[in-house]
Amino acid sequence: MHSPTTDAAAAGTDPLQRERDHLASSRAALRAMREDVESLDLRDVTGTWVSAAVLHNQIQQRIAALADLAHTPLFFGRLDYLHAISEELAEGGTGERFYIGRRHVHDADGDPMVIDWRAPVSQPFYRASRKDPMDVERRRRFGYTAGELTAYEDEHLTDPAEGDTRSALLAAEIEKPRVGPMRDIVATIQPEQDEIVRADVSGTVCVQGAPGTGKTAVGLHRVAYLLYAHRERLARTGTLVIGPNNSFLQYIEQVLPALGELDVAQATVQQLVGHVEVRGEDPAAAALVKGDARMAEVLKRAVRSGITLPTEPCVVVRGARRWRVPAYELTGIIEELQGREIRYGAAAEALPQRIAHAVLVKMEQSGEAPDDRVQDSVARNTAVKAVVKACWPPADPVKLVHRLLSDADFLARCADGLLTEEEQRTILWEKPARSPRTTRWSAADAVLVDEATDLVQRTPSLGHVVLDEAQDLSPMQYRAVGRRCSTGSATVLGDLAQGTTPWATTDWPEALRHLGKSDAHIEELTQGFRVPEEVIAYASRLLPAIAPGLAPATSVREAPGSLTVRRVTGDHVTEVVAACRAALGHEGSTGLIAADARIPLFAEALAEAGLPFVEPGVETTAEARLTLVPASLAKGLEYDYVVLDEPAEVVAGEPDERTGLRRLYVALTRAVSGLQVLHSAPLPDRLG
Ligand SMILES: Nc1ncnc2c1ncn2[C@@H]1O[C@H](COP(=O)(O)OP(=O)(O)OP(=O)(O)O)[C@@H](O)[C@H]1O
Repeated sequence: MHSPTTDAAAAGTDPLQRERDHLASSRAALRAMREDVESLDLRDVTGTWVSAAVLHNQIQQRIAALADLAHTPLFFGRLDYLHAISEELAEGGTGERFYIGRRHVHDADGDPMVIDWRAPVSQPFYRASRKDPMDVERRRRFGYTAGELTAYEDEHLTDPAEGDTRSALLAAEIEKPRVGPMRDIVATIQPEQDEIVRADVSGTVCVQGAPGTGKTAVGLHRVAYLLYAHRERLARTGTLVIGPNNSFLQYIEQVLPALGELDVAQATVQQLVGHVEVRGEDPAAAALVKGDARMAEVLKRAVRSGITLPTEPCVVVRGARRWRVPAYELTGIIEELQGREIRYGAAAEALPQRIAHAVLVKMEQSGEAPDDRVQDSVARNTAVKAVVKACWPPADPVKLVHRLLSDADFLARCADGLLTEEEQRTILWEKPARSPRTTRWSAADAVLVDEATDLVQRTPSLGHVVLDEAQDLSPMQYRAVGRRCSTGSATVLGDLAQGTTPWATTDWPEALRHLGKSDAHIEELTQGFRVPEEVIAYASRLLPAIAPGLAPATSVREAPGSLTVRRVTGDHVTEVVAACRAALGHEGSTGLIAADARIPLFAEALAEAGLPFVEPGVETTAEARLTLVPASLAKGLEYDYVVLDEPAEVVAGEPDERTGLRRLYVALTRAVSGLQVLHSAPLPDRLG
């Protein structure tokens, strides 16, 4: 690594100084780009006030995207190619040397000074190797201290005399203490991660990866990449990131804006299916059946249960003439619609037109020459409307699900041959509420309502959906997400060993089938960036019990002494609080993870001890650097130092041992620098 020497720097010959000069002029160019946008005069814009408002909004977004963030360096790398690069690969730039950064910056002549990390010309920064230099002679990484460019590091990929060395800057980036919410990894995306980030937009990718292998980071960078590569298409169709709960979404919400992407929506599955207010909870057995894919067929039958075949003809009176469509012909029309895979609502709209068409055929047969307007008017005829109402009545998804779960006969009819009698009893409400409005809907019920809604009216599809912590979804939830990317693609991220729901995924191909993306590529990430070697090795002792097929992750971080497992001899709560106080002596964040039931106990003890703390999802401050984390909310989060309270209680907090051990595995894999496990009760077998 190189550092400045004062004399050379003063003389302007020092390469580092030249890089600093380039940084200074790039920042000035960015400032000029922002000022250009700020000075746009909207009064010149003709058009409606709506388009002016839209434009104003776009300009504000562009200004925000061009902000020069004090602690995010404008570029982090440089590529020197062996041969000149063409304009289309390099954002309009030409030549051999390119600075790689978070956004595109150009000078007053429009020549690029910094190239977006997502441009094709930037790709070798992530992928080039000695084996395949990709025409790159030199790859330079920059080091920053408090926003100042202070070092660089070169690799001469085509120089056979230079050996492989581990990048110190890369190591420093990975070792940086964690403060606040998740940050981007653009400067250090690894080759196997980059392959997923830049995978083609048309295909769905599923990533299985152990804790801390960068699944979430990769998913977020993939959205940023796709928005760059297919901006217009995705701006029209939309993108969405799905996470397990709000605290997780708050933790990741700043990554995309820091990459200049402000328009990506975030939601939990529950928020997506918000047709009814969720106020109730299901016993696990009921939720398991309600989340089973067979329910889709049950609901299809329920939605179509109102269809009846006519016994009377439809007689349309027009002027002096009567046109008669006999019952058998009406039956044929209805059966044909039933046989087609179109939505119930769309079929209801098509039916009057089909009957009208049958009338028109009769008119033509008798020598009349009706036109389209006649067909429309026949379709609106009261006799036709009456047939439609009787034979293909409107379906209300909320009422249908309410009836299905409260009316045993109706359920038996719809579930015949699909659910056993026992399963039917399991999901029937013991005391059904009188109306859908007063029903205490559960999360699984809301998914059923969403499925029924889609059977009636097609759910609009987004362009791309990232589904994080996917392993916890039920088949019916996968279907709900799949509807939202039916004509788009998805990035599915998860870890079979971290599944903590009774319906957790055991097999990715099956999950992808429920999502409607059977042709997805399944990739595996095995290199861990969060958890030190010692800690991941300890946690991995649980793998044979919780996910026998999975190999333990490796770790890029050695950190000897990062794990302490200690049996408490004195007062347990006092010692846990003392361990938190000691952890807070280090730089970075601290998390105290405990079984959900023990959270009130520690909230009180920490307050009494005068240790300020926050809940997960709330940003820590200089005064409150401690987060008190219920084990059920730990998934996806990380802290520099973790104090884990009483593993046996974390396991006991779950309905069965395997789920309990999986919850413990999640809790054991949140620490970046140090994990301290404190127990009074014996440890679970494999950890003792
Ligand atoms: N290439 C990388 N360079 C630097 N840091 C990285 C890299 N990849 C991942 N990380 C960091 O490692 C940590 C773990 O990443 P992330 O949360 O994406 O992992 P995950 O696989 O989603 O974990 P979990 O299964 O626990 O949810 C984060 O701090 C992330 O920024």
